[in-house]
Amino acid sequence: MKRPNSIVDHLPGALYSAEQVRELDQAAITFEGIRTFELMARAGEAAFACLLGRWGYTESVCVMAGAGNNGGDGYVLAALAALHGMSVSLYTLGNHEQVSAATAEAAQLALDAGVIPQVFEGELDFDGELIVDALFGTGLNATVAGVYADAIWAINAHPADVLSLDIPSGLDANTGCVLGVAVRADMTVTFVGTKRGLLVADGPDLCGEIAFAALSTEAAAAGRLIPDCERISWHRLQQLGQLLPVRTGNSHKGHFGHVLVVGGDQGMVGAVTMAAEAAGRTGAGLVSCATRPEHSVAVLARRPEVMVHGVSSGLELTGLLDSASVLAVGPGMGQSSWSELMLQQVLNSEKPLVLDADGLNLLATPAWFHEFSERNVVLTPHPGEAARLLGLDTIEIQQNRFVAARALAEKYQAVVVLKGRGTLIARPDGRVAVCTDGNSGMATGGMGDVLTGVIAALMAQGSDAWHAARLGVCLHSAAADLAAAEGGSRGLLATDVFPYLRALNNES
Ligand SMILES: NC(=O)C1=CN([C@@H]2O[C@H](COP(=O)(O)OP(=O)(O)OC[C@H]3O[C@@H](n4cnc5c(N)ncnc54)[C@H](OP(=O)(O)O)[C@@H]3O)[C@@H](O)[C@H]2O)[C@H](O)CC1
Ligand SMILES: [K+]
Repeated sequence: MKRPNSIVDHLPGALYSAEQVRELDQAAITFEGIRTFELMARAGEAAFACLLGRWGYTESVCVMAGAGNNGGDGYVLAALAALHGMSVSLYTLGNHEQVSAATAEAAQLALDAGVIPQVFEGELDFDGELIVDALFGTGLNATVAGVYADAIWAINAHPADVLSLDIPSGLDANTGCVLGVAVRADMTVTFVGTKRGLLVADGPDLCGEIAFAALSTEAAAAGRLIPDCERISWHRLQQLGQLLPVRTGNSHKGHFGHVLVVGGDQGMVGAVTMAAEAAGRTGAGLVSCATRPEHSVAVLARRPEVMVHGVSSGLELTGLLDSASVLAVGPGMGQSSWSELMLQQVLNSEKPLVLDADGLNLLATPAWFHEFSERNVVLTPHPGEAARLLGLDTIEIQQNRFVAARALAEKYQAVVVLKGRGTLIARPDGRVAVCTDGNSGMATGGMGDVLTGVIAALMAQGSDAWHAARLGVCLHSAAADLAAAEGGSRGLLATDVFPYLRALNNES
């Protein structure tokens, strides 16, 4: 099935922080016994190869070089472009009298190749077809302002294509947040290790196509030594598909588990209906739903396959919990006394659990705090719910999603899915996975209810919380990508993903 092509297929699976990449850089220099300039030269060469690969021979190129080693990469590329007969303009920003030895050597290379640097003073006087962004890389350490901001605005306003070296300047390498203003690139070539910020928050929109250059096998070897608790990797469905539960001919519905969806307080029956249908479309053998008694007809009207139980007391729910293999709790659950009766029984149970929406909002209140250490549990907060669970505000969550996801997994001793651009899946031991599938059309009511049902169905078919969460997020997002590719992301509705969910569940 044709899937939107991805910017990440060829990237290595590991994602690094800026600090970790600096350690890998140092490992390369130490274990290969080379100078920093050698690594910089390799970076410039790799970047120039990407330029030729994407744009071919380019008549005129403009390099914008900052005063750090990212600028040094830019000088090397400028020299190579000039040596290939291209017309090269080079603007410098910052004090280039006090650059590192490596950058000074790279600057000399550019001079020797006939490139005459000019100080950028606010005007980008260039009418060529390609700008190379070598302003900031992993050394960005403050909000971009002044002449640097002018330069980035000028780059973004210019009609030329943009190649960013290592990371689009202005983008935080660790969080994917924009520090003031950032370059919007058509291509980013990242060195030594893929930075986390490229694949989350604003990163995916600003990077354009992402190319990767390892520069050193010693650096790659050092990356493999990073301990699990600091390990972050990215995934998309194409890699995780083999985790889909296998079906043999000699199967019956009992083999595929029984999901019980609990929720649907007054006026919110749609949420439980979508979660229940999602569980069925993801292959659960049986799907039941415990909701307000007055909602039973509405659920059955949409999905007669679902066994619906109108429950008014915790006692009525207890019997249903015993017969289920996985609980999917929270869709449309509300925070009424009825909701609390339901949640109390759910927390008293030991059954595997996916907890979402108002189930999380109740859990976030001090009286309801609960640790899940001995239980197969997935919490699926969006940033607002995550903020409540951590006692922070949403902006703080979004400013460092990796920190927030890890903190939640640690606090609740559960697998946590932090939804948003570059959904994160964290586990209590510190490991984090980034899902690179997904699109902006998913920011629509009901998508979370569907995800809850998807993850619960995978757990009902035998996946543990970590596998079900990673696979479920990628499955859900890949289905939304297919739905968006067909009809557009604007106006995408949660139930539009169902036919794609079923199809992806049956891809080998
Ligand atoms: N480390 C290596 O061996 C290699 C690195 N490579 C490339 O180098 C960059 C990292 O280089 P670095 O010098 O650490 O920093 P940057 O070039 O990213 O930053 C530029 C300088 O700008 C200053 N800075 C930071 N933030 C701001 C801001 N908001 N406004 C103005 N100026 C800012 C900062 O100076 P400070 O004195 O403020 O620290 C930086 O020095 C890496 O990304 C790679 O591209 C090679 O590729 C391989 C070898
Ligand atoms: K850059």
